[in-house]
Amino acid sequence: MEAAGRAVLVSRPVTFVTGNAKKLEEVKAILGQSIPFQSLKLDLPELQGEPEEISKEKARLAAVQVNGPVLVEDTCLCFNALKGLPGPYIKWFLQKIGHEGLNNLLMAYEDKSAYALCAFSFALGPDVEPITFLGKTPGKIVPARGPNDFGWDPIFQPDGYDQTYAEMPKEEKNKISHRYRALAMVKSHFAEAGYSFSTPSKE
Ligand SMILES: O=c1[nH]cnc2c1ncn2[C@@H]1O[C@H](COP(=O)(O)OP(=O)(O)O)[C@@H](O)[C@H]1O
Ligand SMILES: [Mg+2]
Repeated sequence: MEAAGRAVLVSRPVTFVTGNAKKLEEVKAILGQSIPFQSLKLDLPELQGEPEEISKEKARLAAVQVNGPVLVEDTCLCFNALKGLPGPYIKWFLQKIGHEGLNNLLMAYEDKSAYALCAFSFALGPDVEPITFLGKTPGKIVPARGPNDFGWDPIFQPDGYDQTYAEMPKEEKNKISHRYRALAMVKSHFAEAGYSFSTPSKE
């Protein structure tokens, strides 16, 4: 990591808060060794509202619980015909109505375009204001294709591809995904801030 400007000593690895094994797998693959982190499942309340505010508030709560540096992540799937909904509520929509129901929501509209949005927020500790990084990948909603092992991957086809996220090789998804794009900004932030960690990650 190159340190431009003042180096900030961080007393321990960043705690990435998630209970979602698939997210963790992707974050590990994308970050590699670039940021020392460990993962922790915490049940935090999620506010309603705009993705950036939901994410920041989650980071504040997590930093208090962990009492140290935290990274939190939230994912939205936004349909343009529905002015960005289901957005942050995609988890509940997916759970209740599934891939078919999500396709049906767009039946009344010609516009099937959508975007995947990933919000990461990083807080150095409980008394530090979180910083948010947003990554967005445009695409469209299609009838499910491909393995059904991660959320709405089978119904999201990114622009410029014939395959859905689910049909793409993992390495390919991780080069263009909403999560990759947000993490690229997290990585640059870490490089620019020149954080230095006093303990190595056990990962
Ligand atoms: O990259 C992705 N592809 C497909 N589904 C995803 C992706 N990222 C998150 N999801 C799903 O979208 C929803 C997002 O909700 P949230 O970000 O709160 O997830 P979590 O609470 O499981 O961590 C969840 O159902 C999650 O499984
Ligand atoms: Mg969540």
